[in-house]
Amino acid sequence: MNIAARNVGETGKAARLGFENVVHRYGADDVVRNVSLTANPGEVLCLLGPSGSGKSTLLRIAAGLEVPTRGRLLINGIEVSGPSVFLPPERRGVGLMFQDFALFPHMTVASNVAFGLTATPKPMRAQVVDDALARVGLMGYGEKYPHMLSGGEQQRVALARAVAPQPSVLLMDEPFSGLDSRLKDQVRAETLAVLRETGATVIIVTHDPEEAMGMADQIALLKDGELVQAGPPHMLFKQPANLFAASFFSETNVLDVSVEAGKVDLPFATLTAPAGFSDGKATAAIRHSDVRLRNEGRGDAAKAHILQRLYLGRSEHFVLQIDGLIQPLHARISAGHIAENAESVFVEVANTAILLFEKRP
Ligand SMILES: Nc1ncnc2c1ncn2[C@@H]1O[C@H](COP(=O)(O)OP(=O)(O)OP(=O)(O)O)[C@@H](O)[C@H]1O
Repeated sequence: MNIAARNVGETGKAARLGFENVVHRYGADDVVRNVSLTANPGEVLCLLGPSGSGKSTLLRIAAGLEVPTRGRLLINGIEVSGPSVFLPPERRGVGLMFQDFALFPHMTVASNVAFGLTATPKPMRAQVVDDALARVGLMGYGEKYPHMLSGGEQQRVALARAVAPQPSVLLMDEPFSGLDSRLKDQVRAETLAVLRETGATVIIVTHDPEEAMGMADQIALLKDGELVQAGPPHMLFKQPANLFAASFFSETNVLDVSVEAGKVDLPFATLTAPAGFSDGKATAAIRHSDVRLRNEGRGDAAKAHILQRLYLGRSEHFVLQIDGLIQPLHARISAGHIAENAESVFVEVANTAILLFEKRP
């Protein structure tokens, strides 16, 4: 098949995009290390990870702005980047949206949106632009210039421009990071609705775990260029592959524990280690928000001395000292449950909220 002759991603039809053993090197540094990952048709895949974990590099490889050092990129099963193939960005049927929106300041909103419509016959372009603007709630904004719009409106113009050509894959690099935090939630929800309506496969780069949780069908968690874990948000939250994944999504207590005869004794719980878990030193991870506090003790509750208590409006943060636990335990609970003058509390943690990891030598 002569793939250079046409787009591999068909206009208006969601594509499958696969990274296969992708390695990317800048100078002597491997910044993407053997990543294999698939974005399924119509799914929102979030590439999540701390700064420098290789998210943007993967997105740029998908876009065709970067050639991988090793491995292959497939769109609908067709190799578009690999040892002997490189299909330029314009032939991949992918759309791009960057964090700074990259609108042309000297062009009207309508001209900005029309910019990517080179494949649309000229007489149809005005209608496509109008439809795209209507879709993002900016009907009648066509003759304005970007500087006349708010940050949220500029983001919507950028979104309209990205979806207007009906890409089969839409690639978005930190699309909300330029927005005021008060605006973010609303713009995210609106964007997600537009993305669902277009039905395209979407890959979003973000370093914000909550953003990924709220938007993704699949999250790919990256660290130092490696894929740590990929799966639906609930899976990454409930069954994190390692301690990094466990603590990436929320503030977590990391406790040194020991496993003896397959059991771990904590002051507030006795755990059975999973099958195949070795005896010896291990790590227990407990999210701050999974620690329950009461004024009165009951059942397995352990008494704790309050070392520190911070009011945070709707919630309160406690730092607690518990007999039998070397490290202090942190708890985040909704405000108003613990007596104002309390010096001690009772701690409960459900066994299912305690994640156990073997210590790597
Ligand atoms: N053009 C380049 N030349 C050399 N090194 C680069 C280049 N682009 C990125 N890097 C390095 O590659 C690594 C991965 O960068 P990348 O931008 O992919 O990470 P990221 O996870 O998107 O980070 P951020 O969230 O900070 O954007 C970083 O260490 C970065 O410094």
